[in-house]
Amino acid sequence: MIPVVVLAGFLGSGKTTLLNHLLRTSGGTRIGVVVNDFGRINIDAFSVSAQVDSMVSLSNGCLCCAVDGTELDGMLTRLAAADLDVIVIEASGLAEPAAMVRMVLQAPGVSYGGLIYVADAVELDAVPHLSRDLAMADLVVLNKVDRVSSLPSLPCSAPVLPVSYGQIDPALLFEVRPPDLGPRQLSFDDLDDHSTHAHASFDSVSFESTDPLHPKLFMDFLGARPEGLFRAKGFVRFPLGTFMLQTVGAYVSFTPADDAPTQLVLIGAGIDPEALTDWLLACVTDEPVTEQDMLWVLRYAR
Ligand SMILES: Nc1nc2c(ncn2[C@@H]2O[C@H](COP(=O)(O)OP(=O)(O)OP(=O)(O)O)[C@@H](O)[C@H]2O)c(=O)[nH]1
Repeated sequence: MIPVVVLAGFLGSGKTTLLNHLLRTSGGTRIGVVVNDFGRINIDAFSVSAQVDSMVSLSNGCLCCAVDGTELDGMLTRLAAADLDVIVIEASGLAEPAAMVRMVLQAPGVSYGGLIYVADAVELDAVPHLSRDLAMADLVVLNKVDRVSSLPSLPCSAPVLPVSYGQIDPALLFEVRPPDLGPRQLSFDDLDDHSTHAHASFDSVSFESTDPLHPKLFMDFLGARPEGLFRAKGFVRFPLGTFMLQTVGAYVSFTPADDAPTQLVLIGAGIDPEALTDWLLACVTDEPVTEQDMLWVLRYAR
């Protein structure tokens, strides 16, 4: 299943800037991009290797297509069949973000990768339905912080990542493959530790346990949306079965898996690693668990 990330935000907030940044910094990750028109994507920077009607194949392995709202469904199906790692839809001018999320949730062959809302730190007051838009977001990118002297506070429960020029770390949104270096030699730049670069930082916590977790306690943990948590992924062993877990914001998906210890990675901005670990440790149980208890998990099984 290819994750689909929806990028929304008010006019001029910096969505295209963020998209270009993702295309530039995602190593060997093959990204499918859906936009209104190509003119907005800095295609020249990626040397175009092929073009088929409204689709452009970029030499870094990415595909870029331009659609209007009515074509979106078909293009998503087409991209899902291509050999991609992630699809990013820039919402401006296309369907309403909420309608787009519904479309993604229903489309075959793709999984929901989150609604990322880009907010302009300078122009917050100009956004007509800011709190409504923020309430839908799984992650808020507070952009253009280079232009403000203090960070505005946003009325939302989603994690907020203050950045300039959309420079978020792509690993926050999707799995990043190492660059495909081909036959050439490594350069010093390749050896550079990119974690120290200008990307806005995010935190991740790993958790492992061979003892099973209590389904109800674990679902309480996910349901509480611990502060700053954006994604969780990995395997969770319950007394009555092991599942692969993917969460983005409030979206939760469990897929039955072979028996394995619990191995989770939690990703977010401004999370409290110690508190999250303690919370997960408190979910480890030796109490008997009934099939009834497992229903808390099975309702999210796919
Ligand atoms: N100073 C500053 N300018 C920025 C930043 N991010 C983007 N910009 C500029 O803001 C303008 C709008 O950025 P875009 O990325 O085109 O915004 P957008 O949301 O895609 O715009 P629309 O699709 O028209 O809604 C451009 O001139 C960018 O160079 C930032 O962090 N700081």
